[in-house]
Amino acid sequence: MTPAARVDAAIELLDVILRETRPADQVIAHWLRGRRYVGSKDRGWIVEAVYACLREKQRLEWWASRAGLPAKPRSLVIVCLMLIDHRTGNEMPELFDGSTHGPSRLSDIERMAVQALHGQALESDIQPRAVRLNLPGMALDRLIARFGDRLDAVGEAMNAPAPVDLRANLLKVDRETVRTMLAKEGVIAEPTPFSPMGLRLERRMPIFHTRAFSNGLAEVQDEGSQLVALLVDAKPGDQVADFCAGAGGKTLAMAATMANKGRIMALDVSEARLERMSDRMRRAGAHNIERRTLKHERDSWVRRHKLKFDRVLVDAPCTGSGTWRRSPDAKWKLTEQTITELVDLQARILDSAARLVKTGGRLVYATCSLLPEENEAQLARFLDSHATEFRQLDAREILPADLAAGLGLAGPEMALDPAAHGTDGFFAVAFERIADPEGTEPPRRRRDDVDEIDVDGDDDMDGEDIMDGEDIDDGIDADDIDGDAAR
Ligand SMILES: C[S@@+](CC[C@H](N)C(=O)[O-])C[C@H]1O[C@@H](n2cnc3c(N)ncnc32)[C@H](O)[C@@H]1O
Repeated sequence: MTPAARVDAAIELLDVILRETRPADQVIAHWLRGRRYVGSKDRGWIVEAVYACLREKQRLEWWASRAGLPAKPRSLVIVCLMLIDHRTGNEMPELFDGSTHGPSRLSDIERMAVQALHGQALESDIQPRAVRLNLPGMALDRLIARFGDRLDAVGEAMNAPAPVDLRANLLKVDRETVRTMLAKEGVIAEPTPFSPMGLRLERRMPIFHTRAFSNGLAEVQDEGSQLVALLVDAKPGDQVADFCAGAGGKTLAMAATMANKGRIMALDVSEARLERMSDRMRRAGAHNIERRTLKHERDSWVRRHKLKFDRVLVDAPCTGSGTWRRSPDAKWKLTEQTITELVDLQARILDSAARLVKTGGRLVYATCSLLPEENEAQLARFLDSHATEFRQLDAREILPADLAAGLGLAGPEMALDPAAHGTDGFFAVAFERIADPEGTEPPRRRRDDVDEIDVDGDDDMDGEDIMDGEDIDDGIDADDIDGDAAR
Protein backbone atom coordinates (compact mmCIF):
# COMPACT_ATOMS: atom_id res chain seq x y z
CA MET A 1 0.00 0.00 0.00
CA THR A 2 1.15 3.54 -0.57
CA PRO A 3 1.36 5.78 2.51
CA ALA A 4 -1.70 7.64 1.19
CA ALA A 5 -3.66 4.38 0.83
CA ARG A 6 -2.84 3.51 4.44
CA VAL A 7 -4.15 6.88 5.58
CA ASP A 8 -7.32 6.41 3.55
CA ALA A 9 -7.82 2.94 5.07
CA ALA A 10 -7.34 4.33 8.60
CA ILE A 11 -9.98 7.03 7.97
CA GLU A 12 -12.42 4.47 6.60
CA LEU A 13 -11.88 2.02 9.47
CA LEU A 14 -12.16 4.76 12.10
CA ASP A 15 -15.42 5.91 10.53
CA VAL A 16 -16.85 2.37 10.75
CA ILE A 17 -15.76 1.94 14.39
CA LEU A 18 -17.27 5.25 15.48
CA ARG A 19 -20.58 4.46 13.86
CA GLU A 20 -20.77 0.87 15.20
CA THR A 21 -21.91 -0.19 18.64
CA ARG A 22 -19.63 -3.25 18.60
CA PRO A 23 -16.23 -2.96 20.31
CA ALA A 24 -13.37 -1.70 18.13
CA ASP A 25 -11.38 -4.94 18.29
CA GLN A 26 -14.30 -6.86 16.79
CA VAL A 27 -14.92 -4.27 14.09
CA ILE A 28 -11.22 -4.22 13.19
CA ALA A 29 -11.02 -8.04 13.01
CA HIS A 30 -14.07 -8.11 10.76
CA TRP A 31 -12.80 -5.27 8.57
CA LEU A 32 -9.41 -6.96 8.11
CA ARG A 33 -10.98 -10.35 7.37
CA GLY A 34 -12.70 -8.74 4.40
CA ARG A 35 -9.36 -7.32 3.16
CA ARG A 36 -6.96 -10.24 3.12
CA TYR A 37 -4.90 -8.43 0.49
CA VAL A 38 -3.71 -5.91 3.11
CA GLY A 39 -0.20 -7.03 4.10
CA SER A 40 0.90 -7.39 7.72
CA LYS A 41 2.99 -4.19 7.81
CA ASP A 42 0.11 -2.19 6.37
CA ARG A 43 -2.30 -3.79 8.84
CA GLY A 44 0.04 -2.90 11.68
CA TRP A 45 0.24 0.74 10.61
CA ILE A 46 -3.49 1.09 10.05
CA VAL A 47 -4.49 -0.55 13.34
CA GLU A 48 -1.94 1.47 15.29
CA ALA A 49 -3.14 4.72 13.72
CA VAL A 50 -6.78 3.87 14.41
CA TYR A 51 -6.05 2.98 18.04
CA ALA A 52 -4.07 6.19 18.50
CA CYS A 53 -7.11 8.12 17.24
CA LEU A 54 -9.45 6.18 19.52
CA ARG A 55 -7.23 6.52 22.56
CA GLU A 56 -6.70 10.24 22.05
CA LYS A 57 -10.05 11.03 20.47
CA GLN A 58 -11.05 13.76 22.87
CA ARG A 59 -7.76 15.64 22.75
CA LEU A 60 -7.61 15.26 18.97
CA GLU A 61 -11.16 16.59 18.66
CA TRP A 62 -10.30 19.51 20.90
CA TRP A 63 -7.38 20.43 18.64
CA ALA A 64 -9.44 19.81 15.50
CA SER A 65 -12.13 22.18 16.71
CA ARG A 66 -9.55 24.82 17.65
CA ALA A 67 -8.04 24.54 14.20
CA GLY A 68 -11.45 24.96 12.58
CA LEU A 69 -11.82 21.36 11.38
CA PRO A 70 -15.19 19.58 11.41
CA ALA A 71 -15.79 16.71 13.88
CA LYS A 72 -15.12 13.92 11.40
CA PRO A 73 -12.83 10.86 11.34
CA ARG A 74 -10.79 12.51 8.59
CA SER A 75 -10.06 15.48 10.90
CA LEU A 76 -9.04 13.12 13.71
CA VAL A 77 -6.56 11.41 11.42
CA ILE A 78 -5.16 14.75 10.23
CA VAL A 79 -4.59 15.92 13.82
CA CYS A 80 -3.24 12.49 14.80
CA LEU A 81 -0.70 12.60 11.97
CA MET A 82 0.42 16.07 13.06
CA LEU A 83 0.43 15.75 16.86
CA ILE A 84 1.08 12.05 17.47
CA ASP A 85 2.93 10.95 14.34
CA HIS A 86 4.72 14.34 14.19
CA ARG A 87 4.39 14.73 10.43
CA THR A 88 5.47 18.06 8.98
CA GLY A 89 3.18 20.34 7.05
CA ASN A 90 5.15 19.46 3.88
CA GLU A 91 4.48 15.74 4.24
CA MET A 92 0.74 16.08 4.58
CA PRO A 93 -0.08 16.81 0.90
CA GLU A 94 1.73 13.55 -0.01
CA LEU A 95 -0.53 11.62 2.36
CA PHE A 96 -3.66 13.37 1.10
CA ASP A 97 -2.73 13.10 -2.57
CA GLY A 98 -6.12 12.59 -4.20
CA SER A 99 -4.92 9.34 -5.83
CA THR A 100 -7.26 6.43 -6.58
CA HIS A 101 -6.62 4.69 -3.26
CA GLY A 102 -5.65 7.74 -1.24
CA PRO A 103 -7.78 10.35 0.54
CA SER A 104 -8.88 13.46 -1.33
CA ARG A 105 -6.52 16.42 -1.35
CA LEU A 106 -6.43 18.74 1.67
CA SER A 107 -8.96 21.54 1.49
CA ASP A 108 -7.93 25.15 2.11
CA ILE A 109 -9.27 24.92 5.67
CA GLU A 110 -7.36 21.70 6.26
CA ARG A 111 -4.13 23.22 4.93
CA MET A 112 -4.52 26.17 7.31
CA ALA A 113 -5.29 23.78 10.16
CA VAL A 114 -2.14 21.79 9.42
CA GLN A 115 -0.11 24.99 9.67
CA ALA A 116 -1.78 25.94 12.94
CA LEU A 117 -1.19 22.47 14.40
CA HIS A 118 2.48 22.37 13.51
CA GLY A 119 4.64 22.19 16.65
CA GLN A 120 1.72 21.90 19.09
CA ALA A 121 1.69 19.32 21.90
CA LEU A 122 -1.27 17.00 22.28
CA GLU A 123 -1.74 17.86 25.93
CA SER A 124 -2.16 21.48 26.92
CA ASP A 125 -2.75 23.29 30.20
CA ILE A 126 -5.58 25.27 28.67
CA GLN A 127 -7.61 22.15 27.94
CA PRO A 128 -10.54 21.45 30.29
CA ARG A 129 -9.62 18.81 32.88
CA ALA A 130 -11.66 16.01 31.25
CA VAL A 131 -9.94 16.70 27.92
CA ARG A 132 -6.49 16.86 29.47
CA LEU A 133 -7.08 13.58 31.31
CA ASN A 134 -8.68 12.10 28.19
CA LEU A 135 -11.74 10.98 30.14
CA PRO A 136 -15.37 11.38 29.09
CA GLY A 137 -16.84 14.46 30.78
CA MET A 138 -19.71 12.46 32.24
CA ALA A 139 -17.24 10.19 34.07
CA LEU A 140 -15.13 12.99 35.51
CA ASP A 141 -17.14 13.82 38.64
CA ARG A 142 -17.72 10.16 39.32
CA LEU A 143 -14.00 9.45 39.12
CA ILE A 144 -13.18 12.49 41.26
CA ALA A 145 -15.57 11.06 43.87
CA ARG A 146 -13.73 7.76 43.69
CA PHE A 147 -10.11 8.89 43.45
CA GLY A 148 -9.94 12.49 44.69
CA ASP A 149 -6.35 13.77 44.43
CA ARG A 150 -5.21 10.55 42.79
CA LEU A 151 -7.28 11.13 39.67
CA ASP A 152 -4.47 12.66 37.59
CA ALA A 153 -2.28 9.61 38.24
CA VAL A 154 -5.14 7.21 37.55
CA GLY A 155 -6.06 9.09 34.36
CA GLU A 156 -2.46 8.88 33.18
CA ALA A 157 -2.33 5.14 33.89
CA MET A 158 -5.62 4.68 32.04
CA ASN A 159 -4.11 6.32 28.98
CA ALA A 160 -1.05 4.08 28.90
CA PRO A 161 -1.27 0.86 26.88
CA ALA A 162 -2.14 -2.15 29.04
CA PRO A 163 0.40 -4.92 29.54
CA VAL A 164 -0.35 -8.47 28.46
CA ASP A 165 -0.79 -10.74 31.46
CA LEU A 166 -0.97 -14.51 31.42
CA ARG A 167 -2.25 -16.94 34.02
CA ALA A 168 -0.24 -20.11 34.40
CA ASN A 169 -2.66 -23.03 34.36
CA LEU A 170 -1.90 -24.67 37.69
CA LEU A 171 -3.97 -27.68 36.63
CA LYS A 172 -1.08 -28.61 34.38
CA VAL A 173 2.03 -26.75 35.36
CA ASP A 174 3.66 -24.27 37.72
CA ARG A 175 4.33 -20.65 36.82
CA GLU A 176 8.09 -20.95 36.56
CA THR A 177 7.88 -23.81 34.08
CA VAL A 178 5.56 -21.80 31.83
CA ARG A 179 7.93 -18.88 32.05
CA THR A 180 10.89 -21.03 31.01
CA MET A 181 8.92 -22.58 28.15
CA LEU A 182 7.87 -19.17 26.86
CA ALA A 183 11.44 -17.90 27.07
CA LYS A 184 12.59 -20.77 24.83
CA GLU A 185 10.16 -19.48 22.22
CA GLY A 186 11.37 -15.91 22.56
CA VAL A 187 8.56 -14.67 24.79
CA ILE A 188 10.00 -13.00 27.85
CA ALA A 189 7.68 -12.76 30.86
CA GLU A 190 8.12 -11.80 34.51
CA PRO A 191 5.99 -12.91 37.46
CA THR A 192 3.19 -10.43 38.10
CA PRO A 193 3.60 -8.45 41.34
CA PHE A 194 0.51 -9.82 43.09
CA SER A 195 -1.09 -12.90 41.54
CA PRO A 196 0.89 -16.05 42.35
CA MET A 197 -0.17 -17.55 39.01
CA GLY A 198 0.40 -14.49 36.85
CA LEU A 199 3.07 -13.65 34.27
CA ARG A 200 3.47 -10.29 32.55
CA LEU A 201 4.96 -10.11 29.08
CA GLU A 202 7.96 -7.83 28.75
CA ARG A 203 6.37 -6.41 25.62
CA ARG A 204 3.18 -6.93 23.67
CA MET A 205 3.48 -9.80 21.26
CA PRO A 206 1.20 -12.55 20.00
CA ILE A 207 1.50 -15.67 22.13
CA PHE A 208 -1.22 -17.77 20.56
CA HIS A 209 1.29 -19.74 18.46
CA THR A 210 3.43 -20.74 21.47
CA ARG A 211 3.47 -24.27 22.83
CA ALA A 212 2.60 -22.98 26.28
CA PHE A 213 -0.59 -21.45 24.96
CA SER A 214 -1.66 -24.16 22.53
CA ASN A 215 -1.04 -26.87 25.16
CA GLY A 216 -3.22 -25.04 27.65
CA LEU A 217 -0.42 -24.17 30.06
CA ALA A 218 -1.24 -20.47 29.99
CA GLU A 219 -4.23 -18.24 29.32
CA VAL A 220 -4.32 -14.52 28.67
CA GLN A 221 -5.88 -12.89 31.72
CA ASP A 222 -5.34 -9.54 33.36
CA GLU A 223 -3.78 -9.86 36.80
CA GLY A 224 -6.75 -8.08 38.37
CA SER A 225 -9.10 -10.69 36.98
CA GLN A 226 -6.90 -13.43 38.46
CA LEU A 227 -7.15 -11.71 41.85
CA VAL A 228 -10.96 -11.69 41.66
CA ALA A 229 -10.85 -15.48 41.22
CA LEU A 230 -8.57 -15.69 44.27
CA LEU A 231 -11.10 -13.73 46.32
CA VAL A 232 -13.74 -16.34 45.47
CA ASP A 233 -11.26 -18.87 46.86
CA ALA A 234 -13.07 -21.88 45.42
CA LYS A 235 -11.68 -25.02 47.02
CA PRO A 236 -11.42 -28.59 45.68
CA GLY A 237 -14.83 -30.23 46.14
CA ASP A 238 -16.81 -26.99 46.26
CA GLN A 239 -20.01 -26.39 44.33
CA VAL A 240 -19.50 -23.09 42.53
CA ALA A 241 -21.84 -20.98 40.40
CA ASP A 242 -20.21 -18.48 38.06
CA PHE A 243 -23.27 -16.41 37.30
CA CYS A 244 -21.96 -14.20 34.50
CA ALA A 245 -19.38 -16.63 33.21
CA GLY A 246 -19.04 -15.24 29.68
CA ALA A 247 -16.19 -16.91 27.80
CA GLY A 248 -14.85 -18.24 31.08
CA GLY A 249 -11.84 -16.17 32.12
CA LYS A 250 -12.61 -16.49 35.81
CA THR A 251 -14.32 -19.87 35.46
CA LEU A 252 -11.05 -21.38 34.27
CA ALA A 253 -9.05 -19.66 36.99
CA MET A 254 -11.43 -21.13 39.58
CA ALA A 255 -11.26 -24.59 38.01
CA ALA A 256 -7.53 -24.40 38.65
CA THR A 257 -7.86 -23.41 42.33
CA MET A 258 -10.33 -26.31 42.68
CA ALA A 259 -7.84 -28.75 41.14
CA ASN A 260 -10.69 -29.96 38.91
CA LYS A 261 -12.56 -31.33 41.96
CA GLY A 262 -16.15 -30.36 42.76
CA ARG A 263 -18.19 -28.54 40.15
CA ILE A 264 -18.56 -25.16 38.53
CA MET A 265 -21.84 -24.18 36.91
CA ALA A 266 -20.94 -21.57 34.33
CA LEU A 267 -24.10 -19.52 33.76
CA ASP A 268 -24.76 -16.72 31.33
CA VAL A 269 -27.57 -15.35 29.21
CA SER A 270 -25.29 -15.38 26.19
CA GLU A 271 -25.05 -18.80 24.61
CA ALA A 272 -22.43 -17.49 22.18
CA ARG A 273 -20.13 -16.42 25.00
CA LEU A 274 -20.51 -19.72 26.81
CA GLU A 275 -19.73 -21.51 23.57
CA ARG A 276 -16.48 -19.62 23.30
CA MET A 277 -15.48 -21.25 26.58
CA SER A 278 -15.48 -24.78 25.18
CA ASP A 279 -12.19 -24.61 23.35
CA ARG A 280 -10.54 -22.91 26.32
CA MET A 281 -11.86 -25.59 28.69
CA ARG A 282 -10.50 -28.38 26.56
CA ARG A 283 -7.13 -26.73 26.14
CA ALA A 284 -6.90 -26.10 29.88
CA GLY A 285 -7.92 -29.65 30.80
CA ALA A 286 -10.71 -28.27 33.01
CA HIS A 287 -13.18 -31.11 33.55
CA ASN A 288 -15.38 -29.81 36.33
CA ILE A 289 -17.29 -27.13 34.41
CA GLU A 290 -20.86 -27.38 33.18
CA ARG A 291 -22.33 -24.58 31.15
CA ARG A 292 -25.88 -23.43 31.08
CA THR A 293 -27.60 -20.65 29.20
CA LEU A 294 -30.10 -18.75 31.33
CA LYS A 295 -33.13 -17.08 29.77
CA HIS A 296 -32.60 -14.15 32.13
CA GLU A 297 -31.25 -13.61 35.64
CA ARG A 298 -34.43 -14.92 37.24
CA ASP A 299 -34.52 -18.09 35.15
CA SER A 300 -36.40 -20.85 36.94
CA TRP A 301 -33.13 -22.81 37.18
CA VAL A 302 -31.96 -20.32 39.80
CA ARG A 303 -35.04 -20.85 41.96
CA ARG A 304 -34.62 -24.62 41.76
CA HIS A 305 -31.00 -24.42 42.91
CA LYS A 306 -31.27 -21.93 45.72
CA LEU A 307 -29.04 -22.42 48.76
CA LYS A 308 -26.99 -25.09 46.97
CA PHE A 309 -23.66 -23.44 46.25
CA ASP A 310 -20.58 -22.92 48.40
CA ARG A 311 -19.37 -20.10 46.18
CA VAL A 312 -21.24 -17.81 43.81
CA LEU A 313 -19.40 -15.32 41.66
CA VAL A 314 -21.29 -12.47 40.02
CA ASP A 315 -18.88 -10.94 37.53
CA ALA A 316 -21.48 -8.43 36.50
CA PRO A 317 -21.94 -6.77 33.12
CA CYS A 318 -20.64 -3.24 33.58
CA THR A 319 -19.39 -0.14 31.82
CA GLY A 320 -15.93 -1.70 31.65
CA SER A 321 -14.48 1.66 32.69
CA GLY A 322 -11.65 -0.21 34.43
CA THR A 323 -10.56 -1.57 31.05
CA TRP A 324 -10.63 1.66 29.09
CA ARG A 325 -6.87 1.43 28.60
CA ARG A 326 -7.54 -1.71 26.52
CA SER A 327 -10.76 -0.56 24.87
CA PRO A 328 -10.44 3.20 24.47
CA ASP A 329 -13.42 3.32 22.10
CA ALA A 330 -15.72 2.20 24.93
CA LYS A 331 -15.24 5.40 26.92
CA TRP A 332 -16.55 7.57 24.11
CA LYS A 333 -19.65 5.41 23.71
CA LEU A 334 -20.71 5.58 27.36
CA THR A 335 -24.04 7.30 28.03
CA GLU A 336 -26.03 8.14 31.18
CA GLN A 337 -28.69 5.77 29.97
CA THR A 338 -26.19 2.92 29.68
CA ILE A 339 -25.05 3.49 33.25
CA THR A 340 -28.62 3.61 34.55
CA GLU A 341 -29.55 0.42 32.73
CA LEU A 342 -26.42 -1.41 33.84
CA VAL A 343 -26.83 -0.41 37.48
CA ASP A 344 -30.38 -1.72 37.38
CA LEU A 345 -29.32 -4.97 35.70
CA GLN A 346 -26.44 -5.48 38.15
CA ALA A 347 -28.82 -5.16 41.09
CA ARG A 348 -31.26 -7.65 39.58
CA ILE A 349 -28.49 -10.15 38.80
CA LEU A 350 -26.92 -9.82 42.25
CA ASP A 351 -30.25 -10.27 44.03
CA SER A 352 -31.11 -13.31 41.99
CA ALA A 353 -27.67 -14.96 42.14
CA ALA A 354 -27.58 -14.45 45.92
CA ARG A 355 -30.36 -17.01 46.21
CA LEU A 356 -27.96 -19.73 45.12
CA VAL A 357 -25.60 -19.27 48.06
CA LYS A 358 -25.92 -21.80 50.86
CA THR A 359 -25.72 -20.71 54.48
CA GLY A 360 -22.06 -20.22 55.33
CA GLY A 361 -21.31 -19.93 51.62
CA ARG A 362 -19.71 -16.97 49.88
CA LEU A 363 -21.04 -14.54 47.31
CA VAL A 364 -18.58 -12.39 45.39
CA TYR A 365 -19.77 -9.40 43.39
CA ALA A 366 -17.23 -8.02 40.92
CA THR A 367 -17.03 -5.48 38.13
CA CYS A 368 -14.26 -4.18 35.90
CA SER A 369 -15.58 -0.69 36.50
CA LEU A 370 -14.26 2.30 38.42
CA LEU A 371 -17.61 4.09 38.74
CA PRO A 372 -19.06 4.31 42.26
CA GLU A 373 -22.65 3.51 41.29
CA GLU A 374 -21.59 0.15 39.88
CA ASN A 375 -19.42 -0.65 42.89
CA GLU A 376 -19.72 0.98 46.31
CA ALA A 377 -23.36 1.93 45.73
CA GLN A 378 -24.28 -1.62 44.66
CA LEU A 379 -22.54 -2.97 47.74
CA ALA A 380 -24.43 -0.57 50.03
CA ARG A 381 -27.76 -1.30 48.37
CA PHE A 382 -27.25 -5.07 48.61
CA LEU A 383 -26.21 -4.99 52.26
CA ASP A 384 -29.12 -2.74 53.07
CA SER A 385 -31.69 -4.97 51.41
CA HIS A 386 -30.17 -8.28 52.60
CA ALA A 387 -29.04 -7.29 56.10
CA THR A 388 -30.58 -10.33 57.77
CA GLU A 389 -29.18 -12.78 55.19
CA PHE A 390 -25.67 -11.61 54.33
CA ARG A 391 -22.71 -10.00 56.02
CA GLN A 392 -19.77 -8.42 54.25
CA LEU A 393 -16.44 -10.20 54.48
CA ASP A 394 -13.08 -8.46 54.57
CA ALA A 395 -10.99 -9.16 51.47
CA ARG A 396 -7.88 -8.56 53.58
CA GLU A 397 -8.81 -11.57 55.70
CA ILE A 398 -9.66 -13.81 52.76
CA LEU A 399 -6.57 -13.22 50.65
CA PRO A 400 -3.21 -14.58 51.78
CA ALA A 401 -1.74 -12.05 54.25
CA ASP A 402 1.26 -11.08 52.12
CA LEU A 403 -0.92 -10.57 49.06
CA ALA A 404 -3.45 -8.46 50.98
CA ALA A 405 -0.63 -6.37 52.46
CA GLY A 406 1.01 -5.94 49.05
CA LEU A 407 -2.23 -4.69 47.52
CA GLY A 408 -2.53 -2.12 50.30
CA LEU A 409 -6.30 -2.38 50.31
CA ALA A 410 -7.88 0.61 52.04
CA GLY A 411 -11.01 -1.25 53.14
CA PRO A 412 -12.74 -4.62 53.11
CA GLU A 413 -13.35 -4.40 49.36
CA MET A 414 -10.77 -5.32 46.77
CA ALA A 415 -10.58 -2.15 44.70
CA LEU A 416 -7.83 -2.27 42.08
CA ASP A 417 -6.78 0.42 39.65
CA PRO A 418 -4.13 0.80 36.95
CA ALA A 419 -2.17 3.46 38.84
CA ALA A 420 -1.93 1.75 42.23
CA HIS A 421 -1.77 -1.86 41.08
CA GLY A 422 -0.89 -1.86 37.38
CA THR A 423 -3.98 -4.00 36.74
CA ASP A 424 -7.18 -3.09 34.99
CA GLY A 425 -9.64 -1.38 37.30
CA PHE A 426 -11.57 -3.97 39.27
CA PHE A 427 -13.91 -3.87 42.22
CA ALA A 428 -14.77 -7.03 44.12
CA VAL A 429 -16.59 -7.53 47.37
CA ALA A 430 -17.29 -10.76 49.24
CA PHE A 431 -20.36 -11.56 51.34
CA GLU A 432 -21.21 -14.55 53.49
CA ARG A 433 -24.71 -15.92 53.83
CA ILE A 434 -25.56 -15.93 57.51
CA ALA A 435 -29.16 -17.14 57.20
CA ASP A 436 -31.49 -18.35 54.50
CA PRO A 437 -34.35 -16.08 53.41
CA GLU A 438 -36.80 -17.58 55.91
CA GLY A 439 -34.24 -17.39 58.67
CA THR A 440 -33.99 -21.15 59.01
CA GLU A 441 -30.79 -23.05 58.43
CA PRO A 442 -30.87 -25.63 55.65
CA PRO A 443 -29.54 -29.06 56.64
CA ARG A 444 -25.75 -29.04 56.85
CA ARG A 445 -23.98 -31.34 54.42
CA ARG A 446 -20.76 -33.11 55.08
CA ARG A 447 -17.82 -31.89 52.98
CA ASP A 448 -17.40 -35.22 51.20
CA ASP A 449 -21.08 -35.26 50.21
CA VAL A 450 -20.87 -32.21 48.00
CA ASP A 451 -20.33 -34.01 44.70
CA GLU A 452 -23.64 -35.72 45.25
CA ILE A 453 -25.57 -32.46 45.28
CA ASP A 454 -27.82 -32.08 42.30
CA VAL A 455 -26.54 -28.90 40.75
CA ASP A 456 -27.18 -29.86 37.18
CA GLY A 457 -30.85 -30.29 37.51
CA ASP A 458 -32.29 -33.78 37.39
CA ASP A 459 -35.39 -31.80 38.16
CA ASP A 460 -34.76 -29.83 35.03
CA MET A 461 -38.13 -29.59 33.34
CA ASP A 462 -37.75 -26.52 31.23
CA GLY A 463 -36.12 -28.25 28.28
CA GLU A 464 -32.94 -26.19 28.18
CA ASP A 465 -29.92 -28.31 27.43
CA ILE A 466 -26.66 -27.98 29.21
CA MET A 467 -24.08 -27.50 26.50
CA ASP A 468 -21.90 -30.49 26.04
CA GLY A 469 -18.47 -29.02 25.50
CA GLU A 470 -18.26 -29.92 21.83
CA ASP A 471 -15.65 -28.15 19.80
CA ILE A 472 -16.94 -24.85 18.49
CA ASP A 473 -14.89 -22.13 16.83
CA ASP A 474 -14.13 -19.78 19.69
CA GLY A 475 -14.55 -16.72 17.47
CA ILE A 476 -11.69 -14.95 19.21
CA ASP A 477 -9.30 -13.54 16.70
CA ALA A 478 -5.80 -14.90 17.16
CA ASP A 479 -4.47 -11.45 17.93
CA ASP A 480 -7.34 -10.42 20.17
CA ILE A 481 -5.57 -10.33 23.46
CA ASP A 482 -7.71 -7.54 24.86
CA GLY A 483 -11.15 -8.97 24.25
CA ASP A 484 -12.91 -11.56 26.36
CA ALA A 485 -9.65 -13.38 26.68
CA ALA A 486 -8.12 -10.74 28.92
CA ARG A 487 -10.89 -10.85 31.53
C1 LIG B 1 -18.02 -8.98 32.63
S1 LIG B 1 -18.74 -10.13 31.57
C2 LIG B 1 -18.20 -11.65 32.20
C3 LIG B 1 -16.74 -11.96 32.00
C4 LIG B 1 -16.37 -13.36 32.46
N1 LIG B 1 -16.81 -13.63 33.82
C5 LIG B 1 -14.89 -13.62 32.39
O1 LIG B 1 -14.21 -13.63 33.43
O2 LIG B 1 -14.40 -13.84 31.27
C6 LIG B 1 -20.42 -10.09 32.03
C7 LIG B 1 -21.27 -11.21 31.49
O3 LIG B 1 -22.59 -11.06 32.04
C8 LIG B 1 -23.48 -11.64 31.11
N2 LIG B 1 -24.83 -11.20 31.42
C9 LIG B 1 -25.48 -10.12 30.98
N3 LIG B 1 -26.73 -10.08 31.47
C10 LIG B 1 -26.88 -11.18 32.24
C11 LIG B 1 -27.96 -11.70 33.01
N4 LIG B 1 -29.12 -11.06 33.07
N5 LIG B 1 -27.77 -12.85 33.68
C12 LIG B 1 -26.59 -13.50 33.61
N6 LIG B 1 -25.52 -13.06 32.89
C13 LIG B 1 -25.67 -11.89 32.22
C14 LIG B 1 -22.93 -11.19 29.77
O4 LIG B 1 -23.39 -12.02 28.73
C15 LIG B 1 -21.43 -11.28 30.00
O5 LIG B 1 -20.92 -12.48 29.52
